[in-house]
Amino acid sequence: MTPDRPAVVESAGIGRVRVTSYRDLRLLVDTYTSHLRDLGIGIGERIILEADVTAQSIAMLLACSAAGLTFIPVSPETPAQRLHSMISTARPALHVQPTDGKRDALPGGVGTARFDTAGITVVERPPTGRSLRREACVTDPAYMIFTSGTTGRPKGVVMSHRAVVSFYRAMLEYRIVTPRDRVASTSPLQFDFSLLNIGLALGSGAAVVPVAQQLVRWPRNFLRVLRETGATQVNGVPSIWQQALRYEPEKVAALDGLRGILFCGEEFPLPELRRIRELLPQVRIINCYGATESMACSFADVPDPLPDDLERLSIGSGHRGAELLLVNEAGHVIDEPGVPGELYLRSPALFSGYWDDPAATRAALVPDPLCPQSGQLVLRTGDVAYRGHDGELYFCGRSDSQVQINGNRVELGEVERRLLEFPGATAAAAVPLPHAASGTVLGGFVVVSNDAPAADAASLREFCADRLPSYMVPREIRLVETLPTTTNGKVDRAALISSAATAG
Ligand SMILES: Nc1ncnc2c1ncn2[C@@H]1O[C@H](COS(=O)(=O)NC(=O)C[C@H](N)c2cccc(Br)c2)[C@@H](O)[C@H]1O
Repeated sequence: MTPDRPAVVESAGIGRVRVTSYRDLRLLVDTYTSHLRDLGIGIGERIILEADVTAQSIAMLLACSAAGLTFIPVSPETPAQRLHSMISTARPALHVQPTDGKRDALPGGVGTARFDTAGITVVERPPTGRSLRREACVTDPAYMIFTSGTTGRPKGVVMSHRAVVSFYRAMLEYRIVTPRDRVASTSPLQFDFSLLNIGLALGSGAAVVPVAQQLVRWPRNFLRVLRETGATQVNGVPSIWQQALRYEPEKVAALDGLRGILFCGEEFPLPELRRIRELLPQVRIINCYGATESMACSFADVPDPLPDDLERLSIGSGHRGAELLLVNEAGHVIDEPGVPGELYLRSPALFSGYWDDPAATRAALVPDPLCPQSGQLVLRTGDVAYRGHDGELYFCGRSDSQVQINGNRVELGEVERRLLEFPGATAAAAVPLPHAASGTVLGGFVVVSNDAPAADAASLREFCADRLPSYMVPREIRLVETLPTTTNGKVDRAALISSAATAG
């Protein structure tokens, strides 16, 4: 791309955008890289990069890689206690935040610095130990992302430069964007989805359009920013569309510059996907599946038109150079269609391991079931899927989303799919609820569109009773305005469970 093409296009208030060209971005990367090198931080040391996605924070993460340092992206909203536990786990040499960053009172032993377009200003010098490393190497950790820790203590997912570049190369073969495109990125920097968007845009000579996550909740502003920045591609988790589709459908339909949507992180509620298809018939929609331990591992075009009887979306069969296997409980590979199994992933883009946690790493990176003798390790995803007659894979849910309700095994995704078939339902979540009398009961939370026919808990229960075995019919059903989301924008099931508990 020519150096004066836009690399980052940011909204700078109503009617104003700030453009950073490839040349300016390169200059900023070089400035930050030389400042990092002057700090004498040894190759392989960790840097906590606390920032939203901006031209400067993108330059900073590129500079960390250029200087052979491992960056750990965290959002400014990260609670102090979680940040401190990450610091005690990862022992970073430096914490950097923008000049106007709010973080203070960091634990001792960590250097602190601030950055802006002029460069990096040191506040507390980092401890300078002599690093015995003399060269950076592609197998070194490029970044570390801490999982949300829904299941236990947060784990540091370590991704090498080689894994990231392998993934980027595979993704770019899908020709998702061209140099004329502008890719809106709606995830926080701490979610690897934002790293996909940065790599997709900059790897294609296109521009990144960072969209602050809290902006997504105000559909008018969200859609205004998309229009004013000229976004042609919008990447985000499914929930970013919920409010816009509900309150501003005509403004969604007016996004006539939009050419593509890519989503990942969880299943897209089919009623909302159909709605997007109605409002934006010209848009290519890609379902991107993967776990942070592999960045992503497959891209599948959503069928156009969406068949009326479609029950699930394909997640493809693994991107070029990677392969998804289905393995049964006995550890044998399944190859007949229609039989669910656990997804295992063979890929050059697998993570190096969980930071300082060899046991968890051994549980995730296991011997290749088809040739354990070879030493090749594959990723156990913990996801359940089956292969269709078309050879593509269909996601069924996480293996830990099969819960026991009064001795019966319930796939929560199955209950959610039925709830979504209720006329006017646009989003749904099924969760196990602790119940004083009967241990665990099933709770259902449903969002219905404004113009839905009279929907209430009783009619929803009746609807489910006609379509599901009795043990799969939610005992408690609540109609809600919206579903709570986690910092990464996924449905926050823990919040639903605690809301039901407090509501009594
Ligand atoms: N497209 C789907 N349909 C359905 N279920 C999905 C999809 N993508 C995930 N998931 C679920 O999310 C789990 C993983 O969660 S995660 O570790 O937080 N990572 C993520 O969500 C995001 C993931 N790293 C990712 C995805 C795409 C690009 C990049 Br770059 C990164 C997977 O194991 C699945 O259970």
